[in-house]
Amino acid sequence: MSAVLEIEGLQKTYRSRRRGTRHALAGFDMRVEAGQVHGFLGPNGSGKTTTLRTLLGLIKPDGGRMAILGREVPRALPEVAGQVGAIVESPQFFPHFTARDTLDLLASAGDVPRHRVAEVLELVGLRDRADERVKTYSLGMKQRLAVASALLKNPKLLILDEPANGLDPGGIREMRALMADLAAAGMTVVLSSHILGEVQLICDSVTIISLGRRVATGPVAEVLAQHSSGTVRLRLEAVTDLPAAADALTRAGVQVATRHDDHLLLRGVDKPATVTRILADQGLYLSELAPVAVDLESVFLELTATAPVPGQHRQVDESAGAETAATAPTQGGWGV
Ligand SMILES: Nc1ncnc2c1ncn2[C@@H]1O[C@H](COP(=O)(O)OP(=O)(O)OP(=O)(O)O)[C@@H](O)[C@H]1O
Repeated sequence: MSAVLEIEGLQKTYRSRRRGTRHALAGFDMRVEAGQVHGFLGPNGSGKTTTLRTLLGLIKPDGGRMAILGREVPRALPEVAGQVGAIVESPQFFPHFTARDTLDLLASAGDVPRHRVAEVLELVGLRDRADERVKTYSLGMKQRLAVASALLKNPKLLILDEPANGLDPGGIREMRALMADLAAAGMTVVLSSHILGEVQLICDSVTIISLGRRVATGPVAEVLAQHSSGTVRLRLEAVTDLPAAADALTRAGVQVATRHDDHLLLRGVDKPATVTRILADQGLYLSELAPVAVDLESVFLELTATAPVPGQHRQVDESAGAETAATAPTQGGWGV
């Protein structure tokens, strides 16, 4: 597969007299293959917006390299800009314009053929409301219009910062369907989001950033598998044997996390054969020993050390990289 987006060792430090020095990106890496819907995840203040703005030439990096569609940027930005659609900050639209007027204006400013306006209105599901004024639109409709404006150029790479922000569940589902359609049509989509359940459903692959560094990347299923917490579900042929199984496992040092009517949840099991042997020694027979799927949210919380801690409020920038998780502060709560 070829990379549509490559970032290596990206560095960005903000310096201001008032706020001092901030290392927003500390050698950040990211790679997105063609045709993927790629989730870009990180806690508040971890460097997502800085990365996207740097990529689009809006911020000058202090080091590292970036390439879009195989061309080094920012040097080749003028050549690749026509193939990149991006919504990095909430776009402002004229409230008295209709969606069609808005897109017509953008199309003529960007040398885009007029017929493309009807196509993108159809694509984002705004066709039937295209002639109403933007000021009458819901947040979800404004988001669609923003996506439509980014699609006008029929880009090869679409970058969306928080596209599902503020959408209701129906709106999120429609956004998900739209992303899938775009990917099926061959477009590569990078989307940053805080809605991890959605990312897990929408995205093929992810990059997780914490404190300006990549802490995980890969296909969603692989990232989930790599960070499986070693939690397994155990069922026995006879449910009446569960208490005896729980006792035997506990005596043998296996952590029985929770006991349920028809199964046990065990934690920290790295060798399932150990469990099988302990139970067989007691004459107890398994009917199921299956890893319990971890979700992206728990992987994110583990890697960025941002899991809530009762009574504490996590402050912005206090996420921890995987390699520093043991020493970095692990304040809880969802700050900002
Ligand atoms: N113009 C700026 N001047 C100084 N510091 C900045 C500036 N922009 C961002 N930062 C700092 O750089 C770090 C990364 O910020 P950035 O906005 O890239 O994070 P983010 O992951 O997009 O966060 P959020 O999810 O809250 O939008 C933060 O510490 C932030 O305070």
